[in-house]
Amino acid sequence: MSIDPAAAAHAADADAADAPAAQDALARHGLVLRTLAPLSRGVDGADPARAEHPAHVRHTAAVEKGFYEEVPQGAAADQDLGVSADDAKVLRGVYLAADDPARREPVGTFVDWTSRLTTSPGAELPVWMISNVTVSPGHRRRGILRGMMTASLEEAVAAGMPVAALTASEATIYGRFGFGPACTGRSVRVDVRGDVVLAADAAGRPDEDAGTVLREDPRELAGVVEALHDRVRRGTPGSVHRPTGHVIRWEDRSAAKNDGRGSGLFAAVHRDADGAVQGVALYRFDGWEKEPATVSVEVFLAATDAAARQLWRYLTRLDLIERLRMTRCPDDGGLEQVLADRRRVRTKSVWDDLYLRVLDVPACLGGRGYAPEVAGEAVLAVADAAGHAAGTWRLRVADGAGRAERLADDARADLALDVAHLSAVWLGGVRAGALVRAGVVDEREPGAAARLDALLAPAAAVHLLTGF
Ligand SMILES: CC(=O)SCCNC(=O)CCNC(=O)[C@H](O)C(C)(C)COP(=O)(O)OP(=O)(O)OC[C@H]1O[C@@H](n2cnc3c(N)ncnc32)[C@H](O)[C@@H]1OP(=O)(O)O
Repeated sequence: MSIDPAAAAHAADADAADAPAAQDALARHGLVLRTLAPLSRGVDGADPARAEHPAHVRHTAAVEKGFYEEVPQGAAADQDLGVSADDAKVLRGVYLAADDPARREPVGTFVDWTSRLTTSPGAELPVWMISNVTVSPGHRRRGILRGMMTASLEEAVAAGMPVAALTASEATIYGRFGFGPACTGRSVRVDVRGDVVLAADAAGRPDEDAGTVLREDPRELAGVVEALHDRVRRGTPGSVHRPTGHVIRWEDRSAAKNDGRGSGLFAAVHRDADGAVQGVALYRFDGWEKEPATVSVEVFLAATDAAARQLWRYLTRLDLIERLRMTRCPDDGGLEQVLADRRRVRTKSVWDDLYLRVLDVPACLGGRGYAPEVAGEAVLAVADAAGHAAGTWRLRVADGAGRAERLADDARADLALDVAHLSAVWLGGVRAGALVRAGVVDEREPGAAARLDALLAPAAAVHLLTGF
């Protein structure tokens, strides 16, 4: 038997994960959970070589097939490995026990890595990010997702991570693992036929020192969008530090499109009177075949209200364009207020966007800001099937800060709720009162949900700027 040097090199990378309970459950189906070591770039910064990491390449292929996507080839595959290295992604895979990860694709995939989550303007916590969850059609409903999730969350807790995050393909999958939807996203269409007037202009309050908006080439804006995103996301609860894949898209460098030579993305860059970049919209034309003539706004970032208004003036006045499409528009009604005619904005869809999973209750409740004028306390009895957040906790809020302490399990609680619901209300984007009315949270003291909502009210709309 000949030895494939690439497979041999990889064998050291792929180890059975140290998660005995999950392994036992999978072993009953002849399966094993393995973790592939994170990749690193070469000394010269080069993408990791595909030939040296066949198990990672096969794992990535399984993910793409799991979402019915094309498997990246050549330079695009190299770029994917580079992204994985930059984010220090941990690839978990469930394999048939006899299979060599370097030669066979896993039947289950799961990727996690650490990032930073804005919890309130100016405050952030480390976050355990989860993505690329797939199970091959022939192996569904045998506990593969459960095994991977259990192992991943146990590792997150062991690493001291306070919270985990994901975005979900279906709303019914992750509640059982303690995840709750913490904010919604929405896509909108804006009718820009004729003269579009901004509300501020109609009110005779045009922006003074409005700066300039110039059309620029995203490929010549290295680092600019990334830096702006970082400023904006630090003020946006529910947003995470940019995943590297987004930086590549922002700079139109994706090797999967047009061999990395650019894909027709435009940048509108707002600079203030001092020349500092305060806003960027990235957009592309949907083509002359499409009616009405449409521009898709793929990214909209504004660090100031004036920059946002200037970008909307620019976008709504693009010649020959009749409609703007925008996904991941904040679901706070803000855009409707910007335009004099709010009916130009039509919400196309609204979805449960960021799912959070509290792992450490004191770290989460103490790791966000609170309005300085609110003070009070709430005792929460939290149920958690996995045990991580279970217990009765007293949150005390005063002087803009919160502190949570564990009480005896049988201490009298104001509200009893599952960790998925605590995770949903934590940042203030979902109201506990709505969950009580829905019959899923138990209000044990009259008015307790309204009091908790007042304590948790967010200082800015909870919104996920970048999917992951
Ligand atoms: C973060 C992300 O990446 S989101 C993307 C998720 N992936 C996809 O949507 C790709 C297509 N779907 C799949 O690959 C699979 O069906 C998965 C990953 C959703 C589920 O994988 P499976 O291995 O079949 O799940 P598993 O057998 O571990 O089920 C665990 C539990 O979740 C439940 N469950 C699994 N899938 C679903 C679903 N789509 N809807 C509702 N419940 C579900 C199971 O019934 C089971 O419940 P129980 O333990 O309480 O009895």
